[in-house]
Amino acid sequence: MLNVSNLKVCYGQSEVIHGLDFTVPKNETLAIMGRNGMGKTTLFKSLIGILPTSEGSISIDGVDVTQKESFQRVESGIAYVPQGRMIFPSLTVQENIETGMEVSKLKKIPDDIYALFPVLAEMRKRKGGNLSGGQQQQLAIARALVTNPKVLLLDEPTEGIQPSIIKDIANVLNEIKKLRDITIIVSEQVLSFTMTVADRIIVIDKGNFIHENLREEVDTDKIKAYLSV
Ligand SMILES: Nc1ncnc2c1ncn2[C@@H]1O[C@H](COP(=O)(O)OP(=O)(O)OP(=O)(O)O)[C@@H](O)[C@H]1O
Repeated sequence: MLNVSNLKVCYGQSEVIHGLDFTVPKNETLAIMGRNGMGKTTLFKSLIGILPTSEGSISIDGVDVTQKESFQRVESGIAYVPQGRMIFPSLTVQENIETGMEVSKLKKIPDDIYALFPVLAEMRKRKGGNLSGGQQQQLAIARALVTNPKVLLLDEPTEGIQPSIIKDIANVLNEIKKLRDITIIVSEQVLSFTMTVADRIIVIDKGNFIHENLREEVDTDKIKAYLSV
């Protein structure tokens, strides 16, 4: 589980995340939704330790990671699928996945990874750069999963992906949740997607949380209004 308390993040003198508090328990999928520029990527980068926090704390399963480097946070159980996927284009699919395995000390890519992503098994010898956007997204998720995360962060996983494949990504996230004891946090702008994966939806606006609801209680018109203003 992830616990974030009074998190503030700045670029120079400019504060972009203004003291966020939230807890995401095990076996919950949380969607953080907001328009472009509202702070989703900044929040995720600070959770994984790419950006420093200027105030507040982040803990994973009760372990405070606020002062830790990114690689130490990964060891503590947080994994990150960045916006734009950022797979290694000149490495093969298999090599891309193996880059995630140093942390978990796995010797071989576990069968359950290829069971989740059969297309990656078929393409294991292909270069990452030759995959479609949806396949690269699956590869980025596979690479994150082999670190055996307790908390999986995905920054706008549907961006630039065609609708039929968006459904596949949703199915995969739901399957991961079923198979593992995991906390999933996804940042998104696509409400139809979050309504199929999230247990809870929070809306972020200019670095503040302005709305929160359980999926079954969500007023979709209200969220759409927040996303389109
Ligand atoms: N490197 C940077 N230096 C200064 N300001 C930045 C930097 N990166 C982002 N910002 C600002 O921080 C705010 C939040 O941006 P952020 O990228 O986190 O938003 P986002 O919700 O992830 O949007 P998007 O969907 O476009 O990625 C914006 O006002 C943006 O201009």
